[in-house]
Amino acid sequence: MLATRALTWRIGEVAIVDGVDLDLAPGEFLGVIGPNGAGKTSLFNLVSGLRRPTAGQVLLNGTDISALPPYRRARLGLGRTFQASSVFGSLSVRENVRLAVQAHRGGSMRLWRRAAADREVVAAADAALDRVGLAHRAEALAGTLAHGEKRKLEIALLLAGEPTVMLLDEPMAGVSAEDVPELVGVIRSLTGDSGRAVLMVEHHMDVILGLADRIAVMHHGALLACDVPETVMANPVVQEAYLGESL
Ligand SMILES: Nc1ncnc2c1ncn2[C@@H]1O[C@H](COP(=O)(O)OP(=O)(O)OP(=O)(O)O)[C@@H](O)[C@H]1O
Repeated sequence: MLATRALTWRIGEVAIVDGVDLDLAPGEFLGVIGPNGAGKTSLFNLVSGLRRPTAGQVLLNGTDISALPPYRRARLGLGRTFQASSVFGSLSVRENVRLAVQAHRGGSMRLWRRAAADREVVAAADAALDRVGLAHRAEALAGTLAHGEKRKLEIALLLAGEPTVMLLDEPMAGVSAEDVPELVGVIRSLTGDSGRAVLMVEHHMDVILGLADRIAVMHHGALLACDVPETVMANPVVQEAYLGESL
């Protein structure tokens, strides 16, 4: 579904991402971990299109998308969580998702089509909010949401684009411990149906272990291991890489 081939991003002589080969199967949940500065975010930026690789490729369903900007990749089904800054705080939660659905579907200028289309857009927005457990907050101003709710809204905005591959960049960031299990449940449900695949960078090991089918470990820009959680955790090379860091 999603693949990287010898994916590399150099700044001068330094390889920030160094020849990474990854494969993500339909319906698969792949977690990316690694010590601070390992290149996880940079890898994400290359996959989503925020950065262009200096060598290697990103493939989506066999098509080389390495040169496409993020919005073209999103249209092909590769969606990345919106950063909090893309949420309009003074609009309601529902309006935010409605705008994302509209942006994804494109508008029809025909008046007779518009009313029906508007109803469909609102229904799609409400369905996305329902999926992430935010339906009861649809009328609230997005700016008033708690951290955990904001993360859910970001996932709903992503769902509005109907992605087949979802990239989640540290979805637990800033979420209080008591809200983590519910958010984990929402994220787990993303791969449950429709063959949608998820690639997630997350610092919390317990979260990754509870969600991922396989775990990719990055170290100094390279892929150290990529396997099922038990095998990765038992790998002495991985344990060595994390020496001095909490696994
Ligand atoms: N634009 C840039 N210019 C120079 N160096 C960069 C740039 N972006 C990233 N780096 C460097 O590349 C390395 C990898 O950074 P990256 O943010 O991808 O790692 P990470 O694994 O996501 O780290 P963390 O877990 O701390 O978020 C770091 O040493 C960082 O300083």
